[in-house]
Amino acid sequence: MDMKSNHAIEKGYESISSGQMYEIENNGESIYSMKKTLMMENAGSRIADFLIDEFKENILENSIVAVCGKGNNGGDSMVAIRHLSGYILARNKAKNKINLSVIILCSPEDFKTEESILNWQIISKMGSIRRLILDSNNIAEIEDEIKKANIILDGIFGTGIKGEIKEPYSKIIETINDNKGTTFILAVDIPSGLDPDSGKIIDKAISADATITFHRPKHGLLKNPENVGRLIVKKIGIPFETEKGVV
Ligand SMILES: NC(=O)C1=CN([C@@H]2O[C@H](COP(=O)(O)OP(=O)(O)OC[C@H]3O[C@@H](n4cnc5c(N)ncnc54)[C@H](O)[C@@H]3O)[C@@H](O)[C@H]2O)[C@H](O)CC1
Ligand SMILES: [K+]
Repeated sequence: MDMKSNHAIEKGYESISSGQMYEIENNGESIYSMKKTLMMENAGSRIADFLIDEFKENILENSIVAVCGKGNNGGDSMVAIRHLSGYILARNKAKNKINLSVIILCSPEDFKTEESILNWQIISKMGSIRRLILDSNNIAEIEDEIKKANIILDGIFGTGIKGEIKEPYSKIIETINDNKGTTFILAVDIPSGLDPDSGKIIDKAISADATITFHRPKHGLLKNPENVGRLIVKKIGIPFETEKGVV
C-alpha cells in the first residue's frame, strides 16, 4: 500500500508508535511462536518485490548497494539483497558476478540477534554478492561503493535509533544523501536518523525517495514527508491478534 498522503490511511494501517511495534513483534514471537527470523524474511522479501516491481528489467543491470547497521534494520536489508540475487542470477545466467553489494558498518561480531547473525552467515557464503566490512574496508572504499550505486537500501538504523549519531554513521548518511537525484534511495522501515515516533531528525537523517515500512506505519513517518518520500506499508504476516491490548 502506498500512502500518498496522511489522509489515505485505510483501516488496519493507522500509524502506531515504535514501542507498540516492538510489543506486537514480541507478542508475535512469545504468543504465536512467529520467530523474528520469519518476520525479517518477510520484510526483506517485500523490499525485493517492491524494487523488482519498481525497476522491472532495469533491476538486472542496476548496481544495488545495501548499507547495513548492526541491528535488525540491517538484517532486513541483507534478506532483500539475497532475494534480489536469486531473482537476478536466474535471469542473468551469463554473469556470475552481479551488481549487488552489502556494506556492513560494523564488524560481523557486532550482530547480536539470531536473525541478523543468520542472515549475515548466509550472505557471507554467497559468491554472487560483494561484501564490504567496516573493519576491513576503509571508509574511502565504502564511500566509493555507495557513490557507484544506482539503488541504495538504507538499512543503517530503523526503530532502534537512540540519541546523537556516532561516526562513521553520520558521514555515511551524508554520503548517501549527496547521491540523491542520481541514485534511488529506499529507506528500510525508517529513514535512518529519523525519530520513528516524532519524525524529528535527531541530528542527521537519510533523505529517501521512498520508505518501505512493515506491519503499520510508525507515527513519525506521517510527520516528515521530506525525508520519508513515498511511503509504502507492507504487512509481513504477523498475526493480527498480536495487536490485542496494544493498538
Ligand atoms: N516491525 C517489524 O515487524 C519488524 C522490524 N524489523 C526491523 O528491525 C528494526 C529494529 O531493529 P533493532 O535491532 O531493534 O534496531 P535497529 O536496526 O534500528 O538498530 C539500531 C542499532 O544501531 C545502534 N544505534 C542506535 N542508535 C545509534 C546511534 N545514535 N549511533 C550509532 N549507533 C546507534 C544500536 O546499537 C543498534 O544496534 C526495524 O526498524 C525493522 O527494520 C525486523 O527485522 C522485522 C520485523
Ligand atoms: K533505515
